[in-house]
Amino acid sequence: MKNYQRLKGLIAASFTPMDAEGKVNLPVIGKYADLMAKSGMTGVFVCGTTGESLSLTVEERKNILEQWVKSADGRFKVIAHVGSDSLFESMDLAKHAYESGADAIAAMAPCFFKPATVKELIAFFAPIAKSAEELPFYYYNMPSMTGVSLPVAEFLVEGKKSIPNLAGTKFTHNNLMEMGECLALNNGEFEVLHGYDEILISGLVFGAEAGVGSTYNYLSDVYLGIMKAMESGDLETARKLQMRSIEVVKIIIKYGGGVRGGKAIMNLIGIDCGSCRLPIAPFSDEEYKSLKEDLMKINFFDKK
Ligand SMILES: CC(=O)N[C@H](C=O)[C@@H](O)[C@H](O)[C@H](O)CO
Ligand SMILES: CC(=O)C(=O)O
Repeated sequence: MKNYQRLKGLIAASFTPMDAEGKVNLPVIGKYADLMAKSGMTGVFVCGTTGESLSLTVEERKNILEQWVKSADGRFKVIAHVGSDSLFESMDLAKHAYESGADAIAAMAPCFFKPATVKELIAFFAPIAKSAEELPFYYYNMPSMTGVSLPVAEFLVEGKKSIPNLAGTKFTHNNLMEMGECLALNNGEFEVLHGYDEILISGLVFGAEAGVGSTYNYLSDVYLGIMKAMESGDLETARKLQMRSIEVVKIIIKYGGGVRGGKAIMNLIGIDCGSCRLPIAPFSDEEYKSLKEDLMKINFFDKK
């Protein structure tokens, strides 16, 4: 692996724009990327949970990644999520990510036939990471979606022995004890990318230096404020801003969570992302109206 820079700051988990027929709408990514650059994102995490990765075809995932690399145009990093239940598909995506100029790759655990041990998880990831051996590889830990709940610190230590480009983990879990343990390994050898936006301050307290989140897409000022306040030790401000993020997260939960509710918010702020792919149900007009009202009640649209 080449020398690489550790990830820092806020990385938006990108939504996948879709058109009225449910097809991927690549041209929207240009405008979307401009917004990400303007919002101070240091990167985007493409085709993860928020990007509906496992609902897409391999070809769609490749096209989306290529478009992001092109539209980012060096303004921020592009991290490719290459996880899949099919090992070969995942290896193909990893190789493609490297060839397309992505800055890093990440993969979630396979979730139909699940690895039962850390050893099995490592055996599955090793050929994937090797398919992009010049890029840092992150294990995307998210037990709530994958149903795979293996000890991450043990994975990092053991995994490093056969995955030389293992850089760390994207940690989407609220087991902060475990997160702290991962951060402390070998004096901070591994990067831990904080996952749950609504508890970002806690990850930062433990020493995380970067976060990957779906709500950063449309609430960047709040999270930039949290990062800044935490850097200067201003806990009161950080806490206040975190409560602001929680207000918004409560609303997206009401509308089906970060992917469904978040995509609808993108449409409301002028990035035309369309509907999610089935089985995630499309938004009705009434729902848009009610979402907008809920957001207006908390002054979401007022310029900060
Ligand atoms: C499952 C999921 O989408 N997790 C995201 C990233 O880790 C988060 O950004 C959440 O969407 C966010 O924290 C709201 O719960
Ligand atoms: C949020 C996140 O990390 C994802 O959508 O994959």
